[in-house]
Amino acid sequence: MSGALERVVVRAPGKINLSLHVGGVDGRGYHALATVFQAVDLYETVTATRADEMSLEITSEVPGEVPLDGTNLALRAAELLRTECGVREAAALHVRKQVPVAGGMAGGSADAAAVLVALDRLWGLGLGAEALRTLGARLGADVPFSMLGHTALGRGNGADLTTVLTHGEWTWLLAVPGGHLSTPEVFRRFDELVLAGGRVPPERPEIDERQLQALSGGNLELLADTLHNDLQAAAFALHPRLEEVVEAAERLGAIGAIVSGSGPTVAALVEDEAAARTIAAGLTEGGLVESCLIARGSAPGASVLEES
Ligand SMILES: C[C@@](CO)(OP(=O)(O)O)[C@H](O)COP(=O)(O)OP(=O)(O)OC[C@H]1O[C@@H](n2ccc(N)nc2=O)[C@H](O)[C@@H]1O
Ligand SMILES: Nc1ncnc2c1ncn2[C@@H]1O[C@H](COP(=O)(O)OP(=O)(O)O)[C@@H](O)[C@H]1O
Repeated sequence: MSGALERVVVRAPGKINLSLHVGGVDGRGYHALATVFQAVDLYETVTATRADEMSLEITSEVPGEVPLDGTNLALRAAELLRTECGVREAAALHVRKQVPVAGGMAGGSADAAAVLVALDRLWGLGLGAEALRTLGARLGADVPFSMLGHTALGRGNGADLTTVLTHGEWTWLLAVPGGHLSTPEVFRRFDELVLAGGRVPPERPEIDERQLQALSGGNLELLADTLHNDLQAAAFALHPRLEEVVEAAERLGAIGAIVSGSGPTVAALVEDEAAARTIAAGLTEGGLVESCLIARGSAPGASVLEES
């Protein structure tokens, strides 16, 4: 078989932050981070089909409004690739969403990651993983991680990645409390809280080495003990029910619970799926959350599922 591809299907995972340590701000307004990302098996699936002009269609399994215009990260990723590589061709993009929207789980970033990988194949650009991650970093600090997947340490603004060794699989109950949080707004509130507390954020934040030990040794209790998010207090301040959701998840049996990234999704570490279902039932009956999802980590990064 030869000739150009007509259709490429790629999926890319959402993520949670097992720890997120936030430092000072650089000249571009980005905070220095030391974060441990874990990709989970909730995927954004992009189908890119050759077409005369660019278009976007979204089918969502999760609630939440996503823009369909040129601000959508899927279309921005396509435009970036066309501009950078001088591509004249176009594609019809279809995105199937499983990652909660504006929930601190990088669903939009996963869309961008999947589009870059899909169009690189469809248009025969052959850019390779590293060049695609560099391009992805221009669309958002979380995009390179969605390409890499698994579990990784993120430094700089989150885009400088090193894969972390893990042993076994982790089960997460993801509680979606409803309401969205804007990432820049949460970082702004973090700055205000730091200022009000008279603290000076570290120039180069550090992760807790015990978390790496927990991951490489498959130690559930130690991982729960090292879950940490410097943005959590800011997210609590901006979302009325969020603190209650974290407390309730722990009370209902989670080994540990934390706001993922800038929130408001709460990631609760559980023993197994039965425990996850019990906690989900308790949170839902209590009217604390809009929905709950069960996910496993780590999951692979952006990968081609089909091409023809
Ligand atoms: C907080 C984190 C943790 O993984 O994830 P989310 O909660 O968004 O999923 C990320 O740092 C978000 O990454 P991402 O959502 O890609 O951010 P971007 O689009 O690049 O940046 C949006 C805005 O967030 C702020 N920002 C982002 C990253 C960073 N290291 N410092 C920042 O201050 C900046 O105000 C920036 O303009
Ligand atoms: N393809 C996309 N999917 C989701 N959100 C998108 C997308 N493109 C742009 N956005 C905008 O980005 C914001 C953040 O979305 P998302 O990536 O889902 O969450 P987060 O940054 O909290 O991880 C949303 O409020 C939405 O308006």
